[in-house]
Amino acid sequence: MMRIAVIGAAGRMGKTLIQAITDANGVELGAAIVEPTSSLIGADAGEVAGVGKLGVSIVSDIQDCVADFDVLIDFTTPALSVANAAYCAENGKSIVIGTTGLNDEQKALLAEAGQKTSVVFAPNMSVGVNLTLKLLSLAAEILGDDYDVEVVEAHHRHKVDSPSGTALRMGEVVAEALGRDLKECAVYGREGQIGPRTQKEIGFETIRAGDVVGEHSVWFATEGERIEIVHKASSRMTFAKGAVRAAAWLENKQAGLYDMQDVLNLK
Ligand SMILES: NC(=O)C1=CN([C@@H]2O[C@H](COP(=O)(O)OP(=O)(O)OC[C@H]3O[C@@H](n4cnc5c(N)ncnc54)[C@H](OP(=O)(O)O)[C@@H]3O)[C@@H](O)[C@H]2O)C=CC1
Ligand SMILES: O=C(O)C1=N[C@H](C(=O)O)C[C@H](O)C1
Repeated sequence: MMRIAVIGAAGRMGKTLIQAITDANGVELGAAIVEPTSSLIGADAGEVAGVGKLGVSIVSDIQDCVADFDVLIDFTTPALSVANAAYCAENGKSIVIGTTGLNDEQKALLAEAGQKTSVVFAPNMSVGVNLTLKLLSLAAEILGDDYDVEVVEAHHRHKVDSPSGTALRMGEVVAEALGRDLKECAVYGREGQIGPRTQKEIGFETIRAGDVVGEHSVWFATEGERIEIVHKASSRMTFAKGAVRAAAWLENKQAGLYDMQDVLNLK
């Protein structure tokens, strides 16, 4: 039985991950970690996640549970995920990271951890979004430069990074299929007297409102028609199931930095 630890166990994704682990075959919750000032330290992780007692007491330091897990699942903050990847690399543990908002330097540190241990890092763990990435690549290849590309995303009011990691990955996939570099052609949140659109820019628009779980829409628009490729998540369970699938997939995997396209065999 593969033992999974969840860090950020009291967070929106943390609680959903514990539910998903409880529902899945072949894996079990080995440990649950919260931040050091949390009032939940010592509480039962299953009770906090709403799935009943699991006999796993919440701790506040990964070192206190290092013997209790094989894979760490981390949906927390960029700095913490990077530190946890380094910790897992030094301690023979695999790690699945869903955290978004990492900068280039932080991503390079994950690649460094991937030289010593197996890491899955993906901005969206749902099967649907990962299929959508394939569809976007195909659409961009067929439609080419004549179609303007815009990425629109909506999330709940608590989300702290923008654009979403998924929107950025969608932009990267489209840019790559069109032979562009997203860093050079991305335009974020237009405002004011900005002039007409340039042909090769890829625009990003962000909505933050209420309890939206996660919606992404990519427009390909030209004179006379518009194609929209849309994904709407209605439950965080879709991300959590994907993360647990990634954790199980890591069993006996060589060191490396993988993503959900690897896990789902979509490459
Ligand atoms: N890849 C994917 O499929 C998905 C990715 N995400 C990403 O996952 C991340 C988390 O999202 P979400 O669950 O909504 O956010 P939350 O804020 O609900 O959860 C983050 C959790 O991390 C905890 N945390 C912060 N610092 C520490 C620490 N030092 N030790 C232990 N725990 C800590 C926070 O605790 P506290 O609140 O006490 O600070 C919080 O409970 C975001 O980057 C989001 O974009 C989200 C959904 C899907
Ligand atoms: O913060 C969230 O909630 C989500 N974040 C991810 C992202 O930034 O792409 C994935 C999902 O859309 C939910």
